[in-house]
Order: sequence, then C-alpha cells, then structure tokens
Amino acid sequence: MSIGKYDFNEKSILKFEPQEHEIAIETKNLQVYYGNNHALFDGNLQFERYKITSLIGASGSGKSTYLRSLNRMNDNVARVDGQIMYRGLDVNTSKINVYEMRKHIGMVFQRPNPFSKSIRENITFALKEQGLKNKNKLNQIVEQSLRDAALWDEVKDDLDKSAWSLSGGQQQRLCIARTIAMKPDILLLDEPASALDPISTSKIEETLVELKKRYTIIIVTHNMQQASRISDFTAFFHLGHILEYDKTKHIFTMPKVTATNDYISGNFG
Ligand SMILES: Nc1ncnc2c1ncn2[C@@H]1O[C@H](COP(=O)(O)OP(=O)(O)OP(=O)(O)O)[C@@H](O)[C@H]1O
Repeated sequence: MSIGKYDFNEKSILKFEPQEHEIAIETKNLQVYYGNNHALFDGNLQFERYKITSLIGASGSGKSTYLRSLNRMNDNVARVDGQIMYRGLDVNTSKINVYEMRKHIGMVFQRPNPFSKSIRENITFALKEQGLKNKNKLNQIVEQSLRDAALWDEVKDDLDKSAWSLSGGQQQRLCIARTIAMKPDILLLDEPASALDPISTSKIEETLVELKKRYTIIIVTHNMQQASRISDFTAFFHLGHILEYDKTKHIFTMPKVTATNDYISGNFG
C-alpha cells in the first residue's frame, strides 16, 4: 500500500500490544469521514491503563480527529464507524449515554477555556448540576482537584476570584482540575500546552506525569521533546493512517517505519 510518498507494507507493526497493565480503552477499525473526506482509516490502537500515550504526526494527519472520536466529540460533525471499547462496552453506539460516558472519558482542549465564573465555581458547576449540594464535599473536591492539577498552592487564597484573572498556564491547569473533578478514568488532551510559555508547559508536563498514577492519559502533541519526555507510548499518524505505535523510546530511537523516522528527524514533507 502507498500512503503519500511512502510505500507501507508493515502493518504488523501495529499489532504491538501493551502488556504491562490492562487495556483502558481500545479502538477497532475506527474510520472517520467529514462528508466525503475520509480523515481517519483503520484506527486500531490499545491504550494501557496508567500510562501516557502521545499521538504525533504532521498537521492534518488525523490526530485530533482520532482523539475527539474517543469521547464522541465528533458526533455532530463527522461519521464515525468502528468500535471504541471501554470496560467491555462499545461506546460508539447509539445506546450509549454520551453525557455519562464523558464523565469517564474527559477532555482538555488546546486553548484554556475556563467558564466566566470564579475559580471555585469552575470546579463545582458541573457537580452542582449533577445534584451535589453538600458544601463540605464540594470544598473537598475543589481542593483535591486543584492539588491534583498542581494549582492549589497558587490559588488557595483566591478561590472566589474570576478564573479569567489567572495566567494562561494557570487557566489550563484549572481546566485540567475541572475535568478531573468529575473523576474520569481516561484523560484526553489535545495539545494542552501549545498556547503556553515554556515554564507553564513544563508545569503541565509535571502535572500529567503525576496524574498518570491514577489516570490513563492520551495526548496530541506537536512537541517532539514533550512526547519523548512524558509519554510511555507513542502513535505516529500520517495522512489519516496510524503507521507506527510502540514504546516512546523505540519510536524516538529506532523507528521501524521510514515515515516515522523522517517525521521525528524533521525531514518530512
Ligand atoms: N470539523 C471538521 N470538519 C471538516 N473537516 C475536518 C474537521 N476537523 C478536521 N477535519 C479534516 O480532517 C483531517 C484531519 O484533521 P485533524 O485536525 O484531525 O488533523 P491533526 O493531525 O489533528 O492536525 P493538527 O495537528 O493541525 O491539529 C484534515 O483533512 C482536516 O481538514
């Protein structure tokens, strides 16, 4: 098979199966179409629990399309075929309550998007909507989520200030705190640090490495250093195909596919 300028007949590489832990989520033959644009082909990946997996590849290669499909963010814009297996259930079916599913599979976006509310309310809003009224419990969740997102020490005296008074990096950590307040199992992040300065970026990275003790993390990143610094596994996307998936150290030191090697060494395009 030819994918772009690359001849690709190394499908067996994708048979790599993580084995150290159980599989947290898996896609089988995922296909995504935006109208006539077949944007993702054969999305077959398994994600290990309590690991960080990076999705890398050039612009337009389908990374975000794949990521957004995992918690059905593409439902209104694309046709998504194939299976998304989570806890023995295919969550890509009409029987699934998407709202409930997203409590288990949460997402943080590229640009920090806190609500126009206080820092505290950013975290309590969805919990209150769900009927949680106990003040002590809410306070406890606010503190724990902010601690988990490594933001507590910076904001503990300002919880009733507007979230918009925070820096971009702090806002992004608030968005992470807001997502983990829902106690998800899987955290999807779409280039969460691309709009941030290097110091904020490294704080986000440290936060993610800490969070993987309790969450399975899948992150889209254009930052090769970031992928190699924080992720256990890496999947390389090219023109809507996942061409290689392996332990990060293998991808960055001895990729098996020419296109991966070209991409990580900057000889791409
Ligand atoms: N909402 C959408 N509507 C129509 N086409 C889309 C939409 N989102 C993505 N696409 C198309 O799907 C293909 C894959 O795009 P996608 O954003 O998934 O790539 P990507 O690898 O995440 O790129 P980037 O790194 O630039 O974010 C592209 O052809 C893109 O134009």
